[in-house]
Amino acid sequence: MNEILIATKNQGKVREFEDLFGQFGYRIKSLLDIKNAVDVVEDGATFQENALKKAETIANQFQIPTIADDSGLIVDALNGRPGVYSARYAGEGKNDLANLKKVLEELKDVPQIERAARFHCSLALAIPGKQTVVVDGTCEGFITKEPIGDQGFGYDPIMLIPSLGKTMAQLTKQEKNAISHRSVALKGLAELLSNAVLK
Ligand SMILES: O=c1nc[nH]c2c1ncn2[C@H]1C[C@H](O)[C@@H](COP(=O)(O)OP(=O)(O)OP(=O)(O)O)O1
Ligand SMILES: [Mg+2]
Repeated sequence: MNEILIATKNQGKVREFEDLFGQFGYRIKSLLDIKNAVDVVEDGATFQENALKKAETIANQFQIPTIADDSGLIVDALNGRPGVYSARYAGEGKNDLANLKKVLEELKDVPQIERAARFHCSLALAIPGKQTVVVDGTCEGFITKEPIGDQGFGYDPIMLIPSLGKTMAQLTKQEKNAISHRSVALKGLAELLSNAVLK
């Protein structure tokens, strides 16, 4: 089976990608396996810019096809925050629990009907010598009053999926992969991933 490099250090993303890429016939490697990757500063104004920068920097360094994921939570009542700052919303320490608590605190007086939110994922596929491709996926929900569930990662415990009556953190990996922003975005790369260039 062919290998593809995912330019991420996020274990939660890697776990999901392992399943998602299995469907396409790839084994994946991440920056958790390769230790000497350059540190990419995520200073873009959009998810797309950050995904592009991460993918191209790492593809350039290792000269292999690379996918990067830049993602986050967009809350309507917070004017789109945390957005591109999702990973460091409560500070540079990247603490998932502190981040979601900050969102709950900011929404404490906001009624359920006004707590609409979405996860966004931009994926960039960079192949050395070729034009980088960027795709997007989203997943709609509502922010709960309290964290519920212990699966997944990040903001999953406060993201209610209305059609399922569960938070993202109450879903199995397979259930999450069936609806997530990440899987929706990856479908946008499906044709390229089936292409002989990568196989
Ligand atoms: O499915 C998800 N379920 C819950 N939370 C999620 C999800 N997807 C992204 N998120 C949150 C986690 C983090 O707060 C931010 C991503 O930030 P982002 O910079 O893309 O990832 P990261 O720094 O953790 O890893 P890396 O940049 O090495 O890929 O959005
Ligand atoms: Mg990051």
